Amino acid sequence: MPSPRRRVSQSAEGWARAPADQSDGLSNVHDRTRDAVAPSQKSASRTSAGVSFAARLAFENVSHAVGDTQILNDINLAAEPGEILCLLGPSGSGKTTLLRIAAGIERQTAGRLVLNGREIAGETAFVPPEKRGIGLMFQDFALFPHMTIAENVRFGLTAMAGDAARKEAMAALERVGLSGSAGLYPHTLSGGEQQRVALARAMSPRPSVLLMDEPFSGLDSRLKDVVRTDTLQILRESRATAIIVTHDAEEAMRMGDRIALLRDGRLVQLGTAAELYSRPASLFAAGFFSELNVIDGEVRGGRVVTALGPVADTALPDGTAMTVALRLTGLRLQERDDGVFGRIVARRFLGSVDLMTVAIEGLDYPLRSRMRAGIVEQGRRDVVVSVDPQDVIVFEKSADDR
Ligand SMILES: Nc1ncnc2c1ncn2[C@@H]1O[C@H](COP(=O)(O)OP(=O)(O)OP(=O)(O)O)[C@@H](O)[C@H]1O
Repeated sequence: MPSPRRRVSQSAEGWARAPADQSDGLSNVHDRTRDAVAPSQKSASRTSAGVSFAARLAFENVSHAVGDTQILNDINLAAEPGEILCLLGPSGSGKTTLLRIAAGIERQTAGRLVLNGREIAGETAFVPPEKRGIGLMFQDFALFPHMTIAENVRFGLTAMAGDAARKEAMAALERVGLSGSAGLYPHTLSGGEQQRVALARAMSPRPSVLLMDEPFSGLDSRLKDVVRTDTLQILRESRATAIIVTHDAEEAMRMGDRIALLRDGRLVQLGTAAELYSRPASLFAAGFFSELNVIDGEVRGGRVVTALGPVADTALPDGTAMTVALRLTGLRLQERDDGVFGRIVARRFLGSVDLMTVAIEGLDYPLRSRMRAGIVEQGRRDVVVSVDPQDVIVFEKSADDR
């Protein structure tokens, strides 16, 4: 008999509890609110998602080490009820480990996990995965190839009697618009449809918290947009708290109510997309959300002065060394105006924008500029360079790369 693609997912499906199982007091209260979604929110091809009882999941001083390797360092973070929280960070930053700890597959070496005020992992308690009321959805969807779509979804409803589970599975498939595919096998479905089946399976037990590890990474970029939008709608309708792991800043901005940015097992910054974009805590955070030019600066008379002239105001004392990040969209190349002399050394047409590389007087390396296509006439080499203050982020040099 074929086995599921990822061993760990087998238990993951089994964790999700049926609504009827309320033995540990953490169950999802769903039926009373099930029809609370307005009809206008229902799409033509699917019914609304069943409503979960949204929970608050908090990581308190969570650290994790394997042998001598420190993987997570003192993480303090909470997903609020009904919130979609994105864990964002580069490869190896600890996102998946944090998710595994939340699910109960991994037990942290220090700190505690608190679900709705109750410790579920810590010094005094360890609630096993299947008792947490937490659902998990993996990157590769982990569908069982030898089971039909309906059987795959039903697998998550182990605590329900046969008939009830069958009905619930069909209802879950209807919510994702796939009830017509119930008897098919996963390999006959497109990537987007498989993702929806995985979502139906994870959501069918009405978890109070849904954990999703890179749920869109297997989809091509066009499909991604549609599936993300559908997923977002289903999550909103269900009102479950969701934690989504991604390494894609744009995806985090699209999906997350808030974003937790991780680096080397530490929480670098937590906030809304707008906060992280406009007020990044470090050069690392800034670089995660925008393509940047980075140049040196120095404080003179309350301004940060660079080879491109003064670029920002500051209260720091004269002589402070600064790191200046300039978004590519904020480096303006013009025929004449105030600014510094520059020469375009490379130019690439990218459809709606031109990406230009420009050598600048007084700087020993070129900078890049992204401008609406055609603004700088073809063949022009000499330009005057200026900076849009909205696209400038300054950091004190000593603290620029936390
Ligand atoms: N069991 C383990 N033993 C040793 N090192 C581990 C173990 N699990 C994870 N790590 C290491 O911990 C770090 C964080 O891993 P994790 O998978 O959580 O990162 P991630 O941010 O999810 O990365 P990715 O985006 O590549 O999946 C990595 O350097 C990884 O190699």
